[in-house]
Amino acid sequence: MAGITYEDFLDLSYEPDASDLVCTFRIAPAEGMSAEAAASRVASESSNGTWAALPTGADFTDMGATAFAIDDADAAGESDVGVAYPAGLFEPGNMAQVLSCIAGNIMGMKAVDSIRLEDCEWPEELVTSFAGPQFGSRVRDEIFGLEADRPILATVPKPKVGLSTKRHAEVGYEAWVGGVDLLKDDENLTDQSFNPYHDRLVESLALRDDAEDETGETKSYLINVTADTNTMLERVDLAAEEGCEYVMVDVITTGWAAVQTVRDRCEDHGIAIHAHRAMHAAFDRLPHHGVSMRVLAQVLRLCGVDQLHTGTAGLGKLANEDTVGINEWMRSDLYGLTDVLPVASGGLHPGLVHDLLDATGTNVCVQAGGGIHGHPDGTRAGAAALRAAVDGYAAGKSLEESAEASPELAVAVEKWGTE
Ligand SMILES: O=C(O)[C@@](O)(COP(=O)(O)O)[C@H](O)[C@H](O)COP(=O)(O)O
Ligand SMILES: [Mg+2]
Repeated sequence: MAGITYEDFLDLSYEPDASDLVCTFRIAPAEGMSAEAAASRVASESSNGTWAALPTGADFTDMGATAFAIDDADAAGESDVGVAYPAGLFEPGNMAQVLSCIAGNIMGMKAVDSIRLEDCEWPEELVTSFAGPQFGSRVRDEIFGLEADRPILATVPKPKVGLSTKRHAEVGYEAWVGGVDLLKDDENLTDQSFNPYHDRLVESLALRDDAEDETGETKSYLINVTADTNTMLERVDLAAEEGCEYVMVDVITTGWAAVQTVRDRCEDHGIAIHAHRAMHAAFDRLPHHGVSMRVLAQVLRLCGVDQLHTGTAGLGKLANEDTVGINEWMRSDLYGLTDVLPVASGGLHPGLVHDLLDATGTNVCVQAGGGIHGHPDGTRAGAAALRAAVDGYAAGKSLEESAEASPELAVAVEKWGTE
């Protein structure tokens, strides 16, 4: 009895077709397992194969993947493996199904000691089956009407949770008037009794309107709608009713399917999606196993988020990989799909602005929580300091020159330095 076996999924002479989804995995074969044997098992188990020889018969569409490239093993015994997946394996527009293939059971196979999905090359047919972002970096123009080539600025009230609705809105007002564009909820603030969602939405937007009148600038709010999908849809509708231009979603903890559903509802209202990636490090922190942040960013662009946290190029408090490379991919031309605005956040303060923007460019969103609310003179001064730093950078001034013109910035640099 012939049938398909693991060996059928390895062909080092195979040239991927333009319609294939091509994935790069970093694998460490299990002891006694060759790289070829491990690679064939990765291709098999992530497409249509299993451990036993399988009879197929006449009425069968072969959707098997092919391991077509295996790099020489490095000192740790790890190799990069290229696997090509036929387009027909995937349900168009269904990200959960795609990931159940390329990041599913293979992550737990005994045939490998470790496996990490490092990168994907997405074919046009699959890319265009997804909605993609509505706005991406066009938010700078379409929502804020920015003239200067500066980043948009966001702040999260700190402490992360526990502030009353009144305090939360007041902190927002101080930050907006100080020069920030966006108030942002923290990833774990949703609809708790001390600061309920609807009250927070209404009261924050009321003070947003005052801040717009006072500054003559457009201000907005990244309100966190994270919950079960039906509840998220209700919260998106409420945000639209109240005139909010954005919602924020914890995209990893809610899941790809939920993000796609929220994306559709946001399009109905013309609302932008800010993607917080809390829990991403459970996938991407270990360099030998899991799913890279690069692939997570690719998936989220296809699912349609407009802004996504991608790290601080190593400057902030959180470990993050390849911020610059991921940002470049999020801006890359991908069959006409809209780009995604990178968000730099985590341990940032005004003194870091120059090094950050030198690394990321100005077509980003910069978020500072502690770096604004920890300012010795309070939130409004902290916001003014960050704004002075980015305005100065956009005008080609040095940080020192900007600090000479802004007492708030001088105080921030005095307190936190420039590293
Ligand atoms: O809770 C926090 O830590 C933050 O609000 C930052 O606060 P600070 O500005 O006070 O540091 C963000 O959630 C992280 O930046 C997320 O990480 P990432 O951007 O890497 O996804
Ligand atoms: Mg946070």
